[in-house]
Amino acid sequence: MLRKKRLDIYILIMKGDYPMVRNENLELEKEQSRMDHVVSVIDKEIERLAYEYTEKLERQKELLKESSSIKINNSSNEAMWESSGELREFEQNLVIKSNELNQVQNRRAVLEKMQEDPYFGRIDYHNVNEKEEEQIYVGIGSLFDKEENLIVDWRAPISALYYEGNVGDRVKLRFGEHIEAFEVDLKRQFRVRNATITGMIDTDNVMGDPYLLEVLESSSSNLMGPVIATLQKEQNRIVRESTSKNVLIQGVAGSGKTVVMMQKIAYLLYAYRNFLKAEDILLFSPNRIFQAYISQVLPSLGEWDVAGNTFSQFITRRLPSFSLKRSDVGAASSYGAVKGSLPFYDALQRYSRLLKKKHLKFRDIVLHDEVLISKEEIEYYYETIHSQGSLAAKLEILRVQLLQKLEILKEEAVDAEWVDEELQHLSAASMHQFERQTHDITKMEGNIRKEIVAKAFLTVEKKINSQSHIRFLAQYIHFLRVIPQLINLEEFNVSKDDWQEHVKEVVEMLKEKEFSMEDMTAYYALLLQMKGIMQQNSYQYICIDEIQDITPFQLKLLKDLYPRAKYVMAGDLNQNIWQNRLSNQELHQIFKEEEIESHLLLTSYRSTREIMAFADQFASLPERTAKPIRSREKPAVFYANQTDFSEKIRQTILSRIEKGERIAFLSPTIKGAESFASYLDDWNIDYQKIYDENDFLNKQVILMPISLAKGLEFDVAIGLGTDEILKGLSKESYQQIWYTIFSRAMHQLYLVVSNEQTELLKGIDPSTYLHGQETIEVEGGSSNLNK
Ligand SMILES: Nc1ncnc2c1ncn2[C@@H]1O[C@H](COP(=O)(O)OP(=O)(O)OP(=O)(O)O)[C@@H](O)[C@H]1O
Repeated sequence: MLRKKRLDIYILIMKGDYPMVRNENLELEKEQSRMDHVVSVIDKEIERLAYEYTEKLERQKELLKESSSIKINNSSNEAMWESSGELREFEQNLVIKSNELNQVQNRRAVLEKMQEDPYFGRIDYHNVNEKEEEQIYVGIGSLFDKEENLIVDWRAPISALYYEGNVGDRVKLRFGEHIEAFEVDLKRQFRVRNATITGMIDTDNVMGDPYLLEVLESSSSNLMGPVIATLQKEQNRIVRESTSKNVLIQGVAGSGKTVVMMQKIAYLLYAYRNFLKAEDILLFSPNRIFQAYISQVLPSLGEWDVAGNTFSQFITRRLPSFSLKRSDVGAASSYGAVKGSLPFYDALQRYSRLLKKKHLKFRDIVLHDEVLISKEEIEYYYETIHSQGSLAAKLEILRVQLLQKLEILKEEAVDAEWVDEELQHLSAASMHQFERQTHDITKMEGNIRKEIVAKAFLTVEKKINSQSHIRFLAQYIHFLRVIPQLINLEEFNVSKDDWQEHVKEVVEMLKEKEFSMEDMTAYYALLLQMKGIMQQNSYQYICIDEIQDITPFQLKLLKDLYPRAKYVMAGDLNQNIWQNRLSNQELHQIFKEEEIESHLLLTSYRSTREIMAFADQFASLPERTAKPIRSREKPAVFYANQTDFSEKIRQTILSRIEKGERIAFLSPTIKGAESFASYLDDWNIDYQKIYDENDFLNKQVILMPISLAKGLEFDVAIGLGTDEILKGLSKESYQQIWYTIFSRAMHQLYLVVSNEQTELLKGIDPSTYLHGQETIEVEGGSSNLNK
């Protein structure tokens, strides 16, 4: 492993109120030599695990070989029973062994991270009743050397002292049933690179602030980093404490909602490790770009196996034969609002109940182009079933009845002409097979006929089992058509005629097997009603980031599918860029009387005071004004109608590129982004267009719509708000869209508008921004942290 030479060690000298480490050099030497020792223990442990892994792998291979030699013995019932039991045991053994292999790999991965950065903090403390001083070092995983506890996992109960306690404070911690009080005597933070301490500070009362500012001042990256070392008290509490089954983490943009949610997942996996596994957690994020962005966070916290999902992945995986038509924010329609709403979900339930009586759409059951059971006949069977159960239960009875009917038809079919025909074309080999069974010609022909019929009817049987006698798509279209009788469309500002026109468009899309996200979700929900909703216990936790991006319909569907799971949700209703997505009231409606523990984070860690002061004027909830902790330059507005516009903005961007900053041109819509692309082409800037969530950010300069930049951050964000771009946008969507765009900027925000009369800046305090064309020098580097 690469180790840095001791020469470049330095102690972080903090100005102002932050106490330095006393006897720096001596202390530093001691700490470094401890760290060297710890790393040597880690090295040895990695070696040991590598050996253990190879051994386990070999054993696994042997087991696999052995299992292939086990055959089911069907000589007698007992023998068959015994041999299949043996096989099952083998399979279970294999699963256990491969889980063990995974655990070894995961532990190795944690240790490899710890080789570079073994721990980030030290706490000296004493139990108030005992006075004897103890010491812990806190890192992403625990490490023991014989009996000695070298590193304590940041999630261990005692590690809460690092986040909760200031020197001299009494901190009460809960250990299972009992509570103990501790006093913190020393809190030391380390900055470590390649196992070398490059900075060290003893913090007195302002936990982590010097490090925090240093971390926040650094440049952004394509991947989100972990923040365990600087997690703040208010964040730590949400991570560790939940008295309620469901948790809602709300907060201003950049307040660490995602960070806290990820940290909470890692914490839960640690705290409940005997009951909770990574596969018990279903994690949703708004799009795949965001998913890629946060993909490193859990591994950096010591957890590897939690898989992320977007809601569209969740649905499309369940309906693989359809494709999803993505929509632009600008195209967000009132129809989408109807279909994403709770009244629509409710309408679907009522419609399903109605289907128990009538309107079910059946198709003929056919064999060789001949109708075996006509749709009228199926309808008749359906009507004569008197079931008290659900729609799905009634359809299940129908399925069984159709199979029974099929049996009768099978018997009748034995003498059918098509069977005569197939009989004549039977191969000699098949004939011989039948001959072996019996020499009685009549019996043999009977057997052959039965076999031919059984084979032909097998496909029909399969179709009945998969309920393809029901025209599910036609049923969905019918549901859409009767919506005006089930919902008051006026509440959504949609006329009945417009709705029916819209249904025609859906029919056209369906001819191409294409669905909008809302339709696909509703179609899936209808299928569940018809096939049985199958409540699932497969997940213990459902974690949803950017909850405001999910529709009430989608959340209700999840809640009905996983009613017993605990929900951890993070989001910001101010960033609801898709109109008519989830509101607080709807959230509570969905969870009914279930308690939701709600948290509100107001400190903004991402953006500067100046950026948030500007952005907050676009937000709809003034009582939730952000409290940023850093200062830099004010946002600057560029006017596209001015002659020097192009040159000035180009110079500005180029100089920021030179500094290595990540820059995003953000438009409300894809169309808007595309309309700006020609400028970037003219300026000869090397940039990447991101119009699809399957793309990944891999350039320094990005052009993208805000829907795909949800949750992301950039050193510099440039909001694109020319009149042409504003044209397609509804006024109601303004607030959230612009707030979200502006709050993507960490250090500097620019805005491009058509001219000084722009609609966008009406009512915005002019002292909160500069005129871009007048700010020729790009300030960038100067930061006055402690303003
Ligand atoms: N305690 C902390 N220490 C260091 N950095 C932090 C801390 N909390 C948050 N951050 C940083 O602040 C930025 C914003 O965090 P995050 O993305 O979690 O916020 P958010 O509230 O989810 O934002 P959005 O509302 O835009 O989705 C990230 O760069 C994150 O690493």
